Amino acid sequence: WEQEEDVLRDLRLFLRGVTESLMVERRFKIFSKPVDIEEVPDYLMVIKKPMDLSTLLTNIDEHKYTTVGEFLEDAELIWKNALEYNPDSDPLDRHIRHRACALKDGIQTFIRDRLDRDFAKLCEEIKETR
Ligand SMILES: O=C(C1CCC1)N1C[C@@H]2C[C@H]3C[C@@H](O)[C@@H](O)[C@]2(C1)O3
Repeated sequence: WEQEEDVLRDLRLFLRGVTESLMVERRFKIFSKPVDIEEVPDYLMVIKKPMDLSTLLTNIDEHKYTTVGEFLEDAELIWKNALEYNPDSDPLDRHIRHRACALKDGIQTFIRDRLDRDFAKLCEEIKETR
């Protein structure tokens, strides 16, 4: 029914809000575009499912997410991939891992502070009927 489409439109607005609030932060610039496979030829041998903030936005606009949980599964790939591909003790890897952890914290804080639990539940219920 139309009200369901209104709820899912609000979900997309919320998810765009999370994603854009992260994209504007300079420290998260390294997460804003896909890793360049020309620059990193072995990346896809290590990382099964690449993800980045611009791809999250595209997915939102393509109505890929019906719940916050589905969005988080992809969002978490961004920082988990960064931790997995950059595990070494050299300063660059440590810098990337520090920012990956800051990204994880930023996503969790935004959602904890701004997501209404009842709204989230409503999205879950719509997902079950589809
Ligand atoms: O994992 C990443 C991104 C950082 C968060 C996502 N990359 C893999 C490469 C290793 C490191 C140095 C450069 O070679 C640069 O290409 C990358 C990009 O950073």
